[in-house]
Amino acid sequence: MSANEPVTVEVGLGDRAYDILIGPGLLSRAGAEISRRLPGTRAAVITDANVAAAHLEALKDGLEKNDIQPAVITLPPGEKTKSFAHLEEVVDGVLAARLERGDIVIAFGGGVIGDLAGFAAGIVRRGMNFVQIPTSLLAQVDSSVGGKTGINSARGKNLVGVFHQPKLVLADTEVLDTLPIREFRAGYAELAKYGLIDRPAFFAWLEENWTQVFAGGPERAQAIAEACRAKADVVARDEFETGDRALLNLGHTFGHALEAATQYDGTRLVHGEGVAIGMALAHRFSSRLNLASPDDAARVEAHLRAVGLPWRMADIPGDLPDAEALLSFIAQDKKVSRGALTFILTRGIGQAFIAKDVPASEVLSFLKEMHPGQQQSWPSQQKMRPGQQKMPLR
Ligand SMILES: NC(=O)c1ccc[n+]([C@@H]2O[C@H](COP(=O)([O-])OP(=O)(O)OC[C@H]3O[C@@H](n4cnc5c(N)ncnc54)[C@H](O)[C@@H]3O)[C@@H](O)[C@H]2O)c1
Ligand SMILES: O=C(O)C(=O)C[C@@H](O)[C@H](O)[C@H](O)COP(=O)(O)O
Ligand SMILES: [Zn+2]
Repeated sequence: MSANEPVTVEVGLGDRAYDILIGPGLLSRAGAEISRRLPGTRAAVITDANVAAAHLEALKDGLEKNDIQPAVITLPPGEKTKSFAHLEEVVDGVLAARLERGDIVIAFGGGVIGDLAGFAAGIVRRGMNFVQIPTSLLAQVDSSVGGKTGINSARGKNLVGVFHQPKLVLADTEVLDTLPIREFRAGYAELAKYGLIDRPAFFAWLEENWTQVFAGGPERAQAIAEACRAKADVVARDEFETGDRALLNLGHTFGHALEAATQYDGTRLVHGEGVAIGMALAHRFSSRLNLASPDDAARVEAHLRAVGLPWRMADIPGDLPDAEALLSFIAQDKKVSRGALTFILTRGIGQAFIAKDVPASEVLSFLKEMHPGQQQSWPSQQKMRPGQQKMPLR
């Protein structure tokens, strides 16, 4: 296989199985790859202004080679675009182009565009064909795979949406060359997440090789493929998050609350940064509960700090709402069941697990201790013996 041949990872969902192609030059092959799987279809490309400026012409050329002349809908960049107003704009644009149910909505951008366009594809004409062409690191390692789509509410992240799988994912690694470094780092947090969930050797490899991943050598494509394989495995066995898939939420219970608490203001916090802080908090919380060693929490914090990611609430510019307000965002999390909080906690690096019925009082004490404006000591820590579990976890 030549260095330019894409790596293929399959998401094994039976008659809805699809390929993720990862490698350079895929924009120019987009028309061929799409036509092979969905012949004779028309398309709408949903993108944002940054991605359009850097890469839309290349994608259009790649599509036109196979006679696909797409309608193009270009939206403002940023998390606030995952809104009802922009959903309506996309739905209206797709209908105005008179696309049929069998035609294709193509998401061409980062996770914001993927989630929004995927949601539109899931509801227009009760479900159109959908193709993901992810352009951020975060979208290539995570959001373009697995079919979670949706928009945000002022009450919380991703609270409105549907599961709608793509027919194909084309991750052109060359487009990452124009991604701003802050966004690359944010995507790196989701990449490291796959090591922290259940691939300790991958996390150790990232600790050794992260500079090459940032520099864009073969390690970058290797890391993207590893994350896609990890995500594809989980999605194939638990598409609708009735069990294991919740592990992919490591760092998100805290992270999503911080994103909502900062009103999705990307100048303060973007999703991957929220996940970085959330993963550090999840490890620290696990150590506070005597589930994991404090050395593991310190190791995670050190790696996030080394790559230049924020890792504690104090790294978010500006004031945060207090711990009680953060807890009320956490109470809106989709993993809440019969009012009880669910967290992804850990027994160590690569040993994440789903903890149900986590007492809100423990979370609140922890948040108060970690909150930059509210610090107080952990109330019951002194009473615990090493190895003693603080609460029964299902
Ligand atoms: N559905 C899922 O499974 C899933 C998984 C993870 C994250 N998400 C969602 O993804 C979103 C975050 O995605 P994101 O980090 O990609 O954010 P994003 O879509 O906002 O993209 C980040 C920024 O980079 C710019 N950009 C993207 N590609 C570029 C390129 N190649 N060159 C130059 N600029 C480029 C965008 O315009 C934007 O300004 C969040 O809304 C999060 O909730 C969803
Ligand atoms: O695909 C999943 O499942 C994930 O949890 C991946 C996450 O990185 C992603 O941010 C997802 O959108 C969060 O899911 P949510 O159900 O908590 O909104
Ligand atoms: Zn995420």
